[in-house]
Amino acid sequence: MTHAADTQAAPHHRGPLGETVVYAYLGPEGTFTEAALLTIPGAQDAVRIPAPSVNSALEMVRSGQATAAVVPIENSVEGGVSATLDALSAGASLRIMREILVPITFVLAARPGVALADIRTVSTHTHAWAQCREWAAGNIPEAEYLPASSTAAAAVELSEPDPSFDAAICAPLVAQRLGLEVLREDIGDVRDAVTRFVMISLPGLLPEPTGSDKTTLVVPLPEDHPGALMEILDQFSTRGVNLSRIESRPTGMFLGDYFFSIDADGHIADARMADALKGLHRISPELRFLGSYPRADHRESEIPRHTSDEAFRAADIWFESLLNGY
Ligand SMILES: O=C(O)C(=O)C[C@]1(C(=O)O)C=C[C@@H](O)C=C1
Repeated sequence: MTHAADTQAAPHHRGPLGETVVYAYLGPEGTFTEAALLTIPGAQDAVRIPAPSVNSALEMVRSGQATAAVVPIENSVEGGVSATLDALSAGASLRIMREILVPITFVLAARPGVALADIRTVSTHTHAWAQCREWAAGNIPEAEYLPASSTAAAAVELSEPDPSFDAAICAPLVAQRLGLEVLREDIGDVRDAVTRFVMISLPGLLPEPTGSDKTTLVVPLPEDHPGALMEILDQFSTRGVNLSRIESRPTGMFLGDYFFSIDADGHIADARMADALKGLHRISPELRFLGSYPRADHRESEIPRHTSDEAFRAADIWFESLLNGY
């Protein structure tokens, strides 16, 4: 197992100015988040610091202790990761620079000698539990669930003396690394489950548009009135911008006060997205831009002809000509 400190021996990955690159991630070692981080070019040679929570990983970026953080944001079965959506919507603004998709497979692990019939308590991350709930109801119906800060944190506690539960749901690799016994493999309720992770850094230069990009926004619901959500959605639909995720989250200020977390297809360098953002800003001035970055699946969205960059340019030129008396 690699410890953050072990990586000190390796030649550190350097940033564009020769600085050492430090990544924070939702730890401990062995989380799916670490697997996502290791797919980033250069991350194998960078300093990697496991953080106890999504919030603390992001705070390390805000305080300058880490160059970037990798955190889970969305799962194909369970949807948005609330801890991440909430942490990105408040505090000093951050930017998503990259997304990473990781296929997720879970195992049920126990200490050697423990059988399936002995399991009375099981621990894992809430998102992992939600993805294995049906399997657990059918196979360990008596088992009580105890939440953990990550799948790997549950596995680590199980491998230490006197754990407070009998089994952990975690990644196959971490069970193997810790010498736990895998009682059942592939226990996720949905095959081909995928979790989406994001790499976060301080605001700076945006990734270049690639033609297959995503823009993430936090849009506070402007004062509550009929059609408020429709007004927000209109800004996208009239400009031909497709949304790939929209979720409402409570702001925590008072009951009924919500913000929308939105992923839209395209880059703010695209005229239609720029125009949609300006329209949104008029409706919801506290709108927060979280970044434009390449899509991990490289899927290109269909752009209606009248919302292409050329169509916007032609409209601007025509309008200028009117002002100039033509
Ligand atoms: O606990 C981990 O291993 C994580 O990386 C967190 C997380 C999540 O929050 O979605 C990541 C992937 C799985 O979907 C379950 C848990």
